[in-house]
Order: sequence, then C-alpha cells, then structure tokens
Amino acid sequence: MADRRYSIGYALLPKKQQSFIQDSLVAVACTRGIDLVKIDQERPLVDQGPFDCVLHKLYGGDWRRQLEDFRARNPGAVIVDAPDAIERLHNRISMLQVVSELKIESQTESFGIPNQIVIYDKETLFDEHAWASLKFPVIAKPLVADGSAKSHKMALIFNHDGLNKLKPPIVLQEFVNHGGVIFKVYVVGQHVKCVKRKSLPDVSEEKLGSLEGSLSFSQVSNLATNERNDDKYYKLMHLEDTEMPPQSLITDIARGLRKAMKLNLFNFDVIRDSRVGTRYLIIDINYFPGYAKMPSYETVLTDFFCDIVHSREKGEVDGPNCLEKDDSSDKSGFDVRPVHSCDQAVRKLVSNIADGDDGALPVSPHSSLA
Ligand SMILES: O=P(O)(O)O[C@@H]1[C@@H](OP(=O)(O)O)[C@H](OP(=O)(O)O)[C@H](O)[C@H](OP(=O)(O)O)[C@H]1OP(=O)(O)O
Ligand SMILES: Nc1ncnc2c1ncn2[C@@H]1O[C@H](COP(=O)(O)OP(=O)(O)O)[C@@H](O)[C@H]1O
Ligand SMILES: [Mg+2]
Ligand SMILES: [Mg+2]
Repeated sequence: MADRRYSIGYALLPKKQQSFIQDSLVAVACTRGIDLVKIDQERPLVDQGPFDCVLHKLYGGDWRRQLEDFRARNPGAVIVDAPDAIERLHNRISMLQVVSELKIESQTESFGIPNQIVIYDKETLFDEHAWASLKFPVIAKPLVADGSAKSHKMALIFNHDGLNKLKPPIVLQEFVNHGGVIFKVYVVGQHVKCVKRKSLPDVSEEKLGSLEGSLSFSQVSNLATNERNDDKYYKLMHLEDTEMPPQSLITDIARGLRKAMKLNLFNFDVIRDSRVGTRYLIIDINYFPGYAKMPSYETVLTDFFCDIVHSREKGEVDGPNCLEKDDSSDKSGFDVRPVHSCDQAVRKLVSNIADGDDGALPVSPHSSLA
C-alpha cells in the first residue's frame, strides 16, 4: 500500500460510470494510493471533496459553472480536462480542423481528413454549387456531436435522391473505401493504444451506379456483441489479416492532437484509404471514450492518475490541465484484438455481401443498419 492517499472525484453519466468505474479499476488504483470517489451530481461540487483531481464527462452550462466555482475555490486541484478544450469535440467541423494544424513529417505515409462540407439549411442542401467539391458516396453526419443518440445517427448517401430526408445542420463527408476496418487510437495522457474494429464495407463504383437513395446507420464500430467466429461479416472484414498503421505515425498524430487540443482523455478513428494504401484519414475524435474496451485499461488509467497527482505535488501541473510535463517519454502500444462485432441488422446486410462475395456494399434505399 502507498503511504499518502489521493482522491480523484469523477462525474459521469450513469452508463459511463457503469462501464468505466469497474471494480478492477478501483482495486488497481487503490493499491497505488488512488481513491476514486463518485461526485454527487445532486449537490454542488464545491461542497464536496477535497479532490486532488476531478474527472468528468458531463454536458451543459450548469456543470461548467460548477467546475469554474470549484476551480476558484481549489486552485491546486487538477480538472481533467478543461471544458473549453472539450467543447471543440462537440462539433464535427471544429473537431477535425485541428488535424490540419499538425506538422508531422513522414517519408512514406500521409494523413489528413476526408473532403467535407457543412450544410446549415435545406436550401443549401439542394444547391448543387454547394456540392461541386464532393464526390458520391458521402456520409451525412449530424454537425453536433454531443453524445446523444441523435448525434450518432448517420446516413450513407449514394446520389442526390438520398438528400431528401436529411435534416441540417449536417456535415457531408466523402465516403472513403477502407477495406471495412477502422483503427481506434486511445489516448490517455502520454499513453497511446491503437486497436482494430469493424467498419462499413467498401462501396464499389459499379455498385454505386445501381444504388438509389441512402442507407441509415449508427455506431457501426460499436455495436452489440453475440459474434461467432464463423460470422460472415467477421470473415469478410479480414480484421485479423489487416495490417496495423505504422506505430510512429499513429503516436505522432496522437501526441500532436493531445498538444494542439490540450486534452488528455480522447480517442480518434482512423481509416486507411484503399486507393492510396499509405494515406490515413482521421474521421472522428471522441472525448473520454469507452476505455474499458482498451487492453490493460486499469493499469493505463492508474498510471495516468498517479502521473497527475505526483506531478501536481511537484508543481509541474498548471491549472486545469496537466499538459505542462515533458512529453518525451510517450509510451505507445499496439493491440490487435478485434474488439467489437455487428448486430443483427449489420450481419443481415453484410451476409448479402458475402453471398455476392465482391466485398462491396449492396443496399436498398433507406434500409437501416440501426
Ligand atoms: O460507452 P462506449 O464504451 O461505447 O464508448 C463510446 C465510444 O466508443 P469507443 O470507445 O470509441 O468504441 C464512442 O466512440 P464513437 O463515437 O463510436 O467512435 C463515443 O466516444 C461515445 O461517447 P459519445 O456518445 O460520443 O459521448 C462513447 O460512449 P460513452 O461511454 O461516453 O457514453
Ligand atoms: N469518411 C468516411 N469514410 C468511410 N467510412 C466512414 C467515414 N466516416 C465515418 N465512417 C464510418 O462510419 C462510422 C461512424 O462515423 P463517425 O464519424 O466515427 O461517427 P461516431 O461519432 O458516431 O462514431 C465510422 O466508425 C466508420 O465506420
Ligand atoms: Mg467514431
Ligand atoms: Mg464519435
């Protein structure tokens, strides 16, 4: 047992609390002197504690004010992360803007974001000039990414007919064929871990010509389980055969994003462009994602908590974020476990693909994966 004990308060929605605050995490943290304490959301934060650090994933003005009051009264406590920094991730345009600010040199690979536009009203949606720079198929994503179920509802749009049921404000982003596998990169302070997940299957030019309308879906890489190893979808996506991206590139992007966004707890989704096998595209960044799905999450998070409280003691942490430390000792890890699986609807859709066996997406208009 460690000598001095530290208290980390957490304020999370019930679902998040259930997935993140597992007994295994509490136990590992406890042996290293860290007590994880639930913040009572029915009472003012300033009346609770003392906390060496506050972890949170809550939305809204009231919570922001509570954090400000808490910070004013407890200037020595660390708030992970600053609400202003998190805010950027609640809009799918500002979320990815930061990617273009990164300066990373690579002789062999390149990275960026897919071509995209933002549409604020129906009029612009049907204005073909607004579309001049985009090529079908595209994905329509809600502009707001606030954690609501609505903010994860997306649609694959194959042609102009598919626009009718879209409700601006939306981001229209070119769909990039990527072999049906997505890379999720989890960042916890200095720690970086990349895992593979299933994604949407490719859409061939040939199939695109015969498709009409749109296809709705939601959280494909994060659907419920019951997967069997003989699952057609699983086989089709060749998850295990898929090569991981270069570790150095992923670590450099993660480190660059962390610094630019001033965030410690996030993940980002990366796809590899099938047309240019050395090109990587970042399509999504999430604050405080589902870390319990990350291998060794208990030790990774506990290391991070220890880093925070010890740095704070040494006076290395400044104010509401803990980014002042030297970043040179980044630990990176790669994990190739296939983590998630598809639900029945996805399985049904993809079994068509397996029957056709060309790996491209055959869909009827307005069918739904969700
Ligand atoms: O709960 P989980 O484990 O599915 O985590 C969700 C994340 O899944 P991931 O870790 O990327 O597989 C999920 O990531 P995606 O957006 O699906 O890429 C989000 O971060 C989600 O948070 P929110 O709904 O956007 O606020 C996360 O949901 P919350 O746990 O924050 O509600
Ligand atoms: N530009 C794109 N090209 C190809 N597939 C994409 C693209 N954008 C998103 N996807 C697919 O759609 C899924 C959901 O999109 P994402 O932007 O990650 O939203 P969410 O925040 O709901 O996870 C991704 O996991 C991926 O499978
Ligand atoms: Mg995502
Ligand atoms: Mg997301």
